Amino acid sequence: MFRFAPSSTRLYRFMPATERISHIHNMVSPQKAHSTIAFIGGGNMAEAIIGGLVSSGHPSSSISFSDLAQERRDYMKTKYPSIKSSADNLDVVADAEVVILAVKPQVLHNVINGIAPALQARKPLVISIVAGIAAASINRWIGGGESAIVRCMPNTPALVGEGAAGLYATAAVNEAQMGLAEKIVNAISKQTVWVDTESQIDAVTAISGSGPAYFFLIMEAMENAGVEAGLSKEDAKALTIQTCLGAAKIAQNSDEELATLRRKVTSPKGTTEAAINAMEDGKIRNVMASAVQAAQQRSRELAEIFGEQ
Ligand SMILES: NC(=O)C1=CN([C@@H]2O[C@H](COP(=O)(O)OP(=O)(O)OC[C@H]3O[C@@H](n4cnc5c(N)ncnc54)[C@H](OP(=O)(O)O)[C@@H]3O)[C@@H](O)[C@H]2O)C=CC1
Ligand SMILES: O=C(O)[C@@H]1CCC=N1
Repeated sequence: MFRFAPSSTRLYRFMPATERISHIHNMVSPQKAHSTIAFIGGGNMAEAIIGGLVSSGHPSSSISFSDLAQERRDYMKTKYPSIKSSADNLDVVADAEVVILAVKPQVLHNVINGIAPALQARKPLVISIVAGIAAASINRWIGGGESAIVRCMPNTPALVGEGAAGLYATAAVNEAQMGLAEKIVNAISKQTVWVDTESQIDAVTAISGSGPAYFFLIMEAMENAGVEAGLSKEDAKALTIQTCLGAAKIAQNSDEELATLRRKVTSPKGTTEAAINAMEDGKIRNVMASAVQAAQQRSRELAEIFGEQ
């Protein structure tokens, strides 16, 4: 049932970014500048996406979210007073053109059961940011034919406008909906990639979805090593963070391979070479490969455990 996106949407995928922006502008809601967007689950990621949308000029009066926790609704209301919020998922789906599923994988089936009749009746674009769960499961739980579903894997740097995200569209998603999904995700993401096969979303999850945690772990280890080498914790942390940021900026602004950039820091028989040799001896590449494979595998397991009910 789920194929690659139709050829027109595939063409769209391969357009250069500048062309796509004007294409999106021309095809998204020609009479209406902003779509009504409902979030199911008002947690960390929903907050990041809402923040990005509001900063990019999307009126908060066109955004709504549901969350069972009163505390969470109160917090979001304080931050975005014009946003509609409810404890009832059906309330926010009622007038939505886009429904963003932003709950944990474990509760997604129940959540969709509760809103399925409304989704069938209104046929909004459904964007799921939930890790693992396949579009086919979401479609089956909604029922009533083929729903337009985009799977999106964002990451927490979205909170500071530095997100990276992967997107996959099912065959029922039309070109305008693809443009709309991309426009929403671009509000929080500086790198948005469309993937052709849904299984690639597991790989995106393992690289950029979970990736921020890998860098936090590396930074944590570097900070601790800096303290052992004689620096204060404060200095070690500050130097580590700025080094990470600086390296990322060089990589972003350069056309060179990452290996070339590494070599440029590594003077023959110098300090970096000694450090890199120690890392290679510690099989750092194998460690990273195992980490990414484990995340990818867990994403597939989440689909099996929580997607087959
Ligand atoms: N965190 C990350 O780095 C990323 C997460 N994701 C995915 O995004 C999704 C959300 O993650 P995240 O924002 O971190 O999680 P959170 O737990 O912060 O947010 C989920 C929210 O949904 C609420 N909720 C639970 N049950 C319901 C329900 N039945 N109806 C409405 N709301 C409900 C939760 O309330 P309560 O806490 O009270 O249960 C919580 O506030 C997950 O599926 C995750 O896989 C994707 C990319 C990155
Ligand atoms: O750890 C998780 O399952 C989610 C998905 C990617 C980042 N956090």
